[in-house]
Amino acid sequence: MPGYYKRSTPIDCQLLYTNLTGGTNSSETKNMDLKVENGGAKKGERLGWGKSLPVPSVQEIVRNDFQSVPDRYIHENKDRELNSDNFASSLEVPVIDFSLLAKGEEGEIRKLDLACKDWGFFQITNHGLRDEVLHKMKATVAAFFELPLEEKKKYAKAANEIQGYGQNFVVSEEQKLDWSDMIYLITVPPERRNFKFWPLSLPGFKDAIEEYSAEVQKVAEELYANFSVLMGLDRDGLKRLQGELKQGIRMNYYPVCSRPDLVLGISPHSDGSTFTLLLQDDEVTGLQIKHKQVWVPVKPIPNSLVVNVGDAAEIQSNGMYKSIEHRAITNEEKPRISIATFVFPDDEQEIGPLESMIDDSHRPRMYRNIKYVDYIREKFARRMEGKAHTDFVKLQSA
Ligand SMILES: O=C(O)CCC(=O)C(=O)O
Ligand SMILES: [Fe+2]
Repeated sequence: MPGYYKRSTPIDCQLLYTNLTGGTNSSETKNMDLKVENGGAKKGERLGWGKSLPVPSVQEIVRNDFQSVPDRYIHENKDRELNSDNFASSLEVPVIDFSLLAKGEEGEIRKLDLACKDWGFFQITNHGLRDEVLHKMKATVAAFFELPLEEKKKYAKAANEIQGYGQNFVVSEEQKLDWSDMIYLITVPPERRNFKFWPLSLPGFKDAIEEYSAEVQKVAEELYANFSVLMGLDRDGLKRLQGELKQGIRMNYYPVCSRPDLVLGISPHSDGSTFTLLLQDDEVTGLQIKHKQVWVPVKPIPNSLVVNVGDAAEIQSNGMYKSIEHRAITNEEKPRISIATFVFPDDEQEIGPLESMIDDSHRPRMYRNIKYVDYIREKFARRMEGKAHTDFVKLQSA
């Protein structure tokens, strides 16, 4: 492909972290070795969810040379196909009025049920998060990514951690990389916050995250209560059976790209969460979801949140609700930021299809039970590859 893309400038100095030790195959990752010295788990400490190889900052690659698209970012044709035709582009994911849901309006609850069955994705309006909270959150995330690389590297992921600045799901040196940088932080329960990865010297960052995290958790809990009712339990049923929702926030930065047709902002995947609430850029469309085999763009509705069913809810609902594959694409004109809040069960919680969702003649059990931490470690031990990471919990009937 002469002339289209150049090899990047030397990137060793841009690696987001360097304290990598040990191998990266999935069995090793699952065993979570305790050998890692720098930033790793110490004896007796809670073990992590996984690890990921160090990668360069894409934002820095673009800062150095806008034209550069290194080979490692050029995805196979089949993975980046843009079969998002006019028809797909005209489709819209359902929109739910959250205030009606919170009032218990039957019609809106039915809409939620259908949205989770047919789409696995919907947007919510009137969610109660003040515009000011959303703006502060977006501004603080933008300010973080604008910091010099040297500063951001202070919050870099450790080798066997998934929290911090860098990238996750990179498990081999050969694997194609995505055109994005991210910082991931566990936010709920507060005692699981690891401030080592929080840019506390950035004015306003901690306040903005804490305020947003608390507000978005309220929305998540109301949705959880609704899911509970839809799955045949009372409003607190899921919480009683599966415990309180934990929370992590993944902030994604997608730099502009001179060849958006060659790269992916984030590879097709489904989320390992119970569900995810995404705050996306109001102006730049990037998220696409796989709906009936075509990629449908999720056009931003200003100040709304995009919600999707995660793998844990798909499993609990015995496949009734779908954790849909999605991806993000990039563009030449504008960088894009998205903020994904994942809510999920406790590590020690066993997840599996609820009794109320199993019906031997019509909907036999589709997934086996599994401890959540074992599920999520399997996800983090692999590259993002659609729904391949969910196969190991599927039963024959699935
Ligand atoms: O940026 C987006 O729209 C999608 C982000 C996403 O899917 C994720 O962080 O899991
Ligand atoms: Fe996602």
